[in-house]
Amino acid sequence: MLATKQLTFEYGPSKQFSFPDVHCANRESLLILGQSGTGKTTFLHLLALLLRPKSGSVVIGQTDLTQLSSAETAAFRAKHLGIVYQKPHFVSALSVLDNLLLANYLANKPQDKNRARELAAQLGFSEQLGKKTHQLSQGEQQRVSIARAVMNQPDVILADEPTSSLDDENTGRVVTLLREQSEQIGASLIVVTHDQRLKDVIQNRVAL
Ligand SMILES: Nc1ncnc2c1ncn2[C@@H]1O[C@H](COP(=O)(O)OP(=O)(O)OP(=O)(O)O)[C@@H](O)[C@H]1O
Repeated sequence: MLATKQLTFEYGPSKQFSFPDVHCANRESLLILGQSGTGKTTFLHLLALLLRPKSGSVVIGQTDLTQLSSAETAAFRAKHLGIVYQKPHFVSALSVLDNLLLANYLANKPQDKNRARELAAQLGFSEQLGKKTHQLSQGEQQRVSIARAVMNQPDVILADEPTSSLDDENTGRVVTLLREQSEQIGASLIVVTHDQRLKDVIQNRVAL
């Protein structure tokens, strides 16, 4: 479960944001829609406490993230949050498998090769596990990025414009995979996007 209350943020006096309260239960999906520049990425970064709000709270489960120290926030993020970025960021020197295992390492958990292989099979990239990530197509990289986000069975999955550069067919696929994964592990799924196509798939929505 993720809930925010009265979140505000500013990059400076002329760039201030006051965000609507959102609530997303376990196994539910929430779409955050907004045009370019309305603060979608800023909001997502506040939800992940990659940015600190000026005021307000971000509660995940029983924990108010705004009350944690920086070190506690980083540890909480690695264990309880899975983030899918618009453009996947991988460690290029590592194989696909090792990029997945890195999520375990960063969360201070034992490396779970079985889970990595299971996810690769479910998401259809088993053949690519030994390759470097730059050898994969964009769609394959997107699926690896979803797998990496759910490696630690997070409580919340945050996705930033996961479909903006995809055609209709792949958009449908990526959203279905995100929803399937969040349902399987009982996570809340929050997707931030300007992609109006997602309105058909995720009914709960908030506009920025
Ligand atoms: N580091 C920063 N310093 C100052 N202003 C910033 C910074 N990052 C973003 N902004 C501004 O804040 C506003 C919101 O940016 P943000 O990236 O959150 O929007 P967005 O809705 O995700 O946009 P897009 O859909 O184009 O990615 C923009 O006007 C942007 O120029």
